[in-house]
Amino acid sequence: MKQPVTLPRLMAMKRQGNPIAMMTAYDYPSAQLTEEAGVDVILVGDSLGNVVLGYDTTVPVTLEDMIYHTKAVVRGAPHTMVVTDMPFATYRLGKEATLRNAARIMREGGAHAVKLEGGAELAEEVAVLVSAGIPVLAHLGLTPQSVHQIGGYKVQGKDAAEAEKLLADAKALEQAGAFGVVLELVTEPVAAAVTKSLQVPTIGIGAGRGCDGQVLVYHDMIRYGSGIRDKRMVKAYADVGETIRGAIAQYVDEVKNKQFPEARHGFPLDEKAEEAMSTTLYGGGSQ
Ligand SMILES: Nc1nc(=O)c2c([nH]1)NC[C@@H]1CN(c3ccc(C(=O)N[C@@H](CCC(=O)O)C(=O)O)cc3)CN21
Ligand SMILES: CC(C)C(=O)C(=O)O
Ligand SMILES: [Mg+2]
Repeated sequence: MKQPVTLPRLMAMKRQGNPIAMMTAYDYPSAQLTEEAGVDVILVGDSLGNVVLGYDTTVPVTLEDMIYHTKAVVRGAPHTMVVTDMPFATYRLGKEATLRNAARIMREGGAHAVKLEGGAELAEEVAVLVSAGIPVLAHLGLTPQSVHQIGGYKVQGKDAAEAEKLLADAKALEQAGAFGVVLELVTEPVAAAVTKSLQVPTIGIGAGRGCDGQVLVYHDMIRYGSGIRDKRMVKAYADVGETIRGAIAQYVDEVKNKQFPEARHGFPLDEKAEEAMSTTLYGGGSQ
């Protein structure tokens, strides 16, 4: 049976130039299909707030939401490394609270690691988690939990000052013990420079070709949902939204036209049994 990738294996993949393929998944079937397709690492992203729960941002997502979805993903992908996002404000209330919250994601959810959004200011939080045996994936560049502060989903690393800060943050997080860094919406040359400066792998989303791995949101890459807007950073490999809508429309049509169900979808009685209960069924059998 396939074994989940380990942290040393992810480091080796970087050294050997083997790209890491990561995907989000949020429930049992998405996790099953993701594992079967051969993804290296599954992220239970707080993007579930957008794509599963219908919020505008990831800010309303709770620790309970993340644990609930992580449990389903772990059941669906028992042989894949599962990383779960710590949601908004659950790692900013002091080291004790951070550890308690991350421990719940691991113990109750069954995740193998957690991810948190932020730079050098999180170094102590990261170190506390790592010393407790909780692997931490960092997340730099566009950090959607801060969207109200940033003022939109904007590309990061566009000038020398931003590039210096990204490099310094990435270094500090690696130093603190993070096993990798997600780079979101970072200009390609800056993401490549960060990747070169680290020993741990970078996982890009909208961060160009120079990262050690890539991550995409499940619903984006298969267009699962209504009116999934094609973002520049996304490649849609399928349009399952169209497939699902078409299938359901045909079902509705066939129910209305009495084409579904057919005899073969029901459960007949054998002749003897039907005869024996003819009174019950047909009110006496004859008029
Ligand atoms: N469905 C979905 N996919 C995601 O990748 C995702 C979420 N939701 N929710 C949480 C965050 C938010 N993310 C986002 C949201 C918007 C853009 C966006 O509008 N990108 C523009 C480029 C913006 C620019 O040019 O400055 C694009 O067209 O890609 C990118 C990432 C990534 N995450
Ligand atoms: C976009 C990825 C990196 C993420 O954080 C999420 O899906 O929540
Ligand atoms: Mg996230």
